[in-house]
Amino acid sequence: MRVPPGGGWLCAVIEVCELTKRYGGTTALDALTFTARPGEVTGFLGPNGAGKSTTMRIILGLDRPDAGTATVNGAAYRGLDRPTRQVGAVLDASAVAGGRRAVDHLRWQARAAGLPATRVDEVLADVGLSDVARRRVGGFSLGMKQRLGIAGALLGDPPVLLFDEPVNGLDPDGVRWIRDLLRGFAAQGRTVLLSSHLMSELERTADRVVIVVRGRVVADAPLAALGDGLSLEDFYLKATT
Ligand SMILES: Nc1ncnc2c1ncn2[C@@H]1O[C@H](COP(=O)(O)OP(=O)(O)OP(=O)(O)O)[C@@H](O)[C@H]1O
Repeated sequence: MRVPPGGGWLCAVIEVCELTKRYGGTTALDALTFTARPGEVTGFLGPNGAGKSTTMRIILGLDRPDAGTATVNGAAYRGLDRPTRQVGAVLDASAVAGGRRAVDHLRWQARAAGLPATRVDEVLADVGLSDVARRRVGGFSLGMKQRLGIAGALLGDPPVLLFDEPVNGLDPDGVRWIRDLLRGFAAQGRTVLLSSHLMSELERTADRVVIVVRGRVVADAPLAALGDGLSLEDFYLKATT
């Protein structure tokens, strides 16, 4: 993986401010506010339907808020200069065309984003897929698809990375691999936003946790400050009930 470009990553925050989103009569986000900072994995936690994926989609410019802002490095996604160099994401790693070879999938992604094809071999190596690069994605296991999704997110070597439930369905080796990778990203100074339902996994991976219920933040704290003997699960249940 590359060394961070001089200094710029220190400003690479995700700022979500008073974000509100309604779908018909459903309020998915209700003035949601939090910040994800560089050098940290921010765990994004909440019950089903709390608004986590909606928040990520809005940060990535895939959906529009009714009110409030979501910015990366101070700009909304649609206003970012060369956005794939600033933010990468894996929302649903299984949503990839199975007929393509892994290397072709990444070449297509790189071309669409105006990124050099030389990055493809680099990111394949970063995620440990070099040996299967010429295999068709349809034959990939879930863990391999997750790696391929991460490779795509890394093409632009962005300082900000978003992952929506990346370890769901993975075996213990895959879970540990993702954990080490995300910790490594944070150690490099990247900003990592990670949504997960898996409390014990978040406890091992995140530096701080933002808990959202019905589109509102009910807790936002460093894991180290949860309190004596309080597990993340205890903290979560206290915050959400
Ligand atoms: N495109 C949509 N159309 C209508 N309602 C939607 C849409 N997307 C999300 N919602 C609703 O918005 C709310 C928040 O959904 P969202 O998927 O963001 O929650 P989540 O926290 O990611 O849930 P999960 O943990 O189950 O993935 C839910 O009530 C959901 O039904």
